[in-house]
Amino acid sequence: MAGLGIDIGTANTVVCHQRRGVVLDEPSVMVVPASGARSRRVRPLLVGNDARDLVGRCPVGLTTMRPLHDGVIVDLEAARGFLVGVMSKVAVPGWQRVRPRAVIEVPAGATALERRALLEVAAEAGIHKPSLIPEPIAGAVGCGLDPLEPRAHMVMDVGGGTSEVTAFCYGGLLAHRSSRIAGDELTLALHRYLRAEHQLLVGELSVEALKCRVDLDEGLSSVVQGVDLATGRPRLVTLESEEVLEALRPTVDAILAALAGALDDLPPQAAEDILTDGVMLFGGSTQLRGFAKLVESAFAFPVRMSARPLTCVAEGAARCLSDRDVVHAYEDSFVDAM
Ligand SMILES: Nc1ncnc2c1ncn2[C@@H]1O[C@H](COP(=O)(O)OP(=O)(O)OP(=O)(O)O)[C@@H](O)[C@H]1O
Repeated sequence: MAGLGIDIGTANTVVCHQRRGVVLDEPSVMVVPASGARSRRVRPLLVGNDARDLVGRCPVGLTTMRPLHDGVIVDLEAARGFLVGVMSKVAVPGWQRVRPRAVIEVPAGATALERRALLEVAAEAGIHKPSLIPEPIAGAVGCGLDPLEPRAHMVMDVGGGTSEVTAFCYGGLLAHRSSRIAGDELTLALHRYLRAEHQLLVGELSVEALKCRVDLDEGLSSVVQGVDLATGRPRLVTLESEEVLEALRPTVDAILAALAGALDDLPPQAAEDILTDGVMLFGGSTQLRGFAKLVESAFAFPVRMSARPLTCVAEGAARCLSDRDVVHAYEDSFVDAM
């Protein structure tokens, strides 16, 4: 029976069916009764897209919850409730009785405890014999790289909660740097800038939408609506491109520091492979306009952008269901084993 590749991210969850392709790509958020948020059994009322619509506008008695923080499970019960909700969304008639197999990605820097927590949650959510794969390896497979060949590759995954830079070769990790500075921090930087420099308070969803419009490179200005901090009335502000760079550059530089660190950790022969082949970018935040160009100019090696930066991890995990060699080679390749 065909199985699933699952990418439970801080910002988005993607499920890829081995034969049908991506069957779910929705925000990692759920709505629960406020009284039930701390109870022993978390039963979400809404999961994914439906829940996202209520972010920042939840009525009294309800609250939104994110099951993951910085790419890892912090609340086992919340994560179990969320995964049960996700599995019921992707279930097709007949599946209720058949427990699907799955390969689930987990950050390469996740601890043994965090990995065990994810396996427990997956089994409780009805997944049969779940196996784990480091997220960068799943992403690499989804981008068409071969993590078993005797040549070094480097990938950079900038998601919502974490940025990870990983080099690997012949079934093992060569270098890994991870930072908790990623897309959420970029959103926060814009939010703080608008508040401090324009005295404008902007909602969470609106700042995120603004981040997806701005450009670090082109001289484009963007208009944003918010609430004036002094008068409490709605106001429009035009954000000039220099301001976008001023607001985002320190956060982008902190993300790039992980790439510089991983390059420093490489043995010389592997570094040569990377300088020739460059780095593959994926993860939603690498879609920030002008980001790839900044990486290229900072490091002067080729930068390739995944064709599907948001779904390649789940697609790679699904592909690994039929290529167990990759799963076996990397199942113990986590940073705590390096
Ligand atoms: N066009 C865009 N421009 C800038 N940022 C974007 C764009 N599209 C999505 N993002 C950002 O990408 C992030 C989500 O990316 P992704 O789905 O890869 O993260 P994730 O896998 O859930 O997180 P993590 O890997 O940290 O657990 C969010 O912060 C979102 O704002």
